[in-house]
Amino acid sequence: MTANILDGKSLARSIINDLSRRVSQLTFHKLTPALAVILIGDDPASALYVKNKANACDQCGIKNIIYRYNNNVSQQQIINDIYMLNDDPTIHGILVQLPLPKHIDIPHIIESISPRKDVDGFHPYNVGRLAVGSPTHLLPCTPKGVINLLKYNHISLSGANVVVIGASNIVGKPLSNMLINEGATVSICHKLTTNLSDHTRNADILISATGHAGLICSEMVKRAAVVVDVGISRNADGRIIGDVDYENVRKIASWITPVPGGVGPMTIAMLLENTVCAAERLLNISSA
Ligand SMILES: Nc1nc(=O)c2c([nH]1)NC[C@@H]1CN(c3ccc(C(=O)N[C@@H](CCC(=O)O)C(=O)O)cc3)C=[N+]21
Repeated sequence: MTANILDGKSLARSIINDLSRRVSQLTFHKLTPALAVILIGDDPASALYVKNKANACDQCGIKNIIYRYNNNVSQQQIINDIYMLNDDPTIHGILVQLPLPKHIDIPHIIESISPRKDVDGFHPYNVGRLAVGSPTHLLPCTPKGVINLLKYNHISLSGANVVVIGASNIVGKPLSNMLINEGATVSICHKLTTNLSDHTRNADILISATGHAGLICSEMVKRAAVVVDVGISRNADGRIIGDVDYENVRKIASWITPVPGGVGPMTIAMLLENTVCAAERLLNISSA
């Protein structure tokens, strides 16, 4: 038996295709959805991600503007510029590419973004809406991408035992809340978890988001489990690899995400969807 592939790349392509239609509808109403991306410093990985996001925006007609800053830019400068973007009616989404230089306080920056334009879903207002289960327009992109990828492939979440490894604000915590809202039984493991396999071997759905290459080997996976790999590391020749020992785990699992081509492309598709939703809200034609 080999696992079926959770093909994020092709699902992301079809989502972006559908978004093109919603963007045309908006431009018909003289409203071009626009995403502002703030990129600080010269981290090559960040520059590459930002370029990929810009290309995806171009594919479906979303306007994107990249604001570049030196590594030593002051926190106040960034916050002032975010306030300007908050007040700019032609901008619908604001994304501050993470990570940030050490002298900049991430929570402070995130809280200066208008919750209506917070297309990453990181603002405490949007985090809180998710936590209390209120309808939220702007959910964090990677967790939203994971849920969509599972649902599209008819993997049932209600009553499932889901183990999430990684408790970050970007992936693990919001994803756990979304899974709870879908009726899953959720265990959250992290750096201090003892006997990780005791948890993972019970998982119907195992989701790893640590950035620790090769963390998940086949002995840690229950037969016929669904395995979702959110990890990103680079191997010696610079190619990206996930947390999961793919070649061995695919012999055990029923479904598995490849890296690349799994969760990564879904993250970008969800960012575009959030930007379109933020723009649609101004017209009251939201279909999401
Ligand atoms: N404010 C903020 N929001 C983010 O959403 C955010 C961020 N900062 N900082 C960095 C992480 C990382 N991230 C990825 C997006 C797409 C791929 C992606 O498309 N990956 C491709 C491969 C790309 C490659 O080959 O390098 C794939 O998995 O198939 C990966 C990683 C968004 N992030």
